[in-house]
Amino acid sequence: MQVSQTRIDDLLLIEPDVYRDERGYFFEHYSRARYEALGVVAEFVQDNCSFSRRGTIRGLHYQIGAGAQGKLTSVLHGRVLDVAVDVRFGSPTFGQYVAVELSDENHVQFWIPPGFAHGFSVLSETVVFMYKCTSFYSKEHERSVRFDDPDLAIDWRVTDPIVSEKDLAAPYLRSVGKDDLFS
Ligand SMILES: Cc1cn([C@H]2C[C@H](O)[C@@H](COP(=O)(O)OP(=O)(O)O[C@H]3O[C@@H](C)C(=O)[C@@H](O)[C@H]3O)O2)c(=O)[nH]c1=O
Repeated sequence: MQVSQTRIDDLLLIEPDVYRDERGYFFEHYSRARYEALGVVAEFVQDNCSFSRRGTIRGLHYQIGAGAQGKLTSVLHGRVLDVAVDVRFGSPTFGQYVAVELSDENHVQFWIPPGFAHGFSVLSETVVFMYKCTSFYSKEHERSVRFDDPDLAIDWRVTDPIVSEKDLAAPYLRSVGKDDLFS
């Protein structure tokens, strides 16, 4: 099992040990002691699963205040570009992002602590995306940033994306007030 840093210190990539044989493969998707030893110290209270079609973009989403969420993201089937954007007010890397490919071939997981907006694009025909969260879903605390914010300039690697009406109504990061950022 390996953990690697990304260009933003707090964002970690985790590669579980995968045991393959003639039947297929096995790996521990999460094990508290192992993950804590790697630096993912978190109490997960909710697991989410979504299914999406090729070209879908979900995000960018985060929760503020008492609803702040860390997320341990993964792909059970298919391939995505998973993106975390620093929305911590005053952070030296505010507005910067890390993008990583997660798939059912590399089994990589992405640890995104509170303070980052999260989204992903679907690079395969379909995707089953699964993530653990450190806080419950709270509509009241939920905030979003436009996936195609020109200041972020994220290359999602999809054309004509499928995006929810809610996500199309999201603001650009530059117009989000301090109270709606993570602090
Ligand atoms: C996120 C969430 C949504 N819902 C409901 C609200 C709504 O009716 C329906 C679909 O919600 P959304 O359109 O917000 O789903 P989605 O766009 O997939 O939202 C998710 O996007 C990714 C990128 C994240 O990082 C997640 O935290 C979450 O915000 O599911 C819950 O009941 N619990 C949850 O935890």
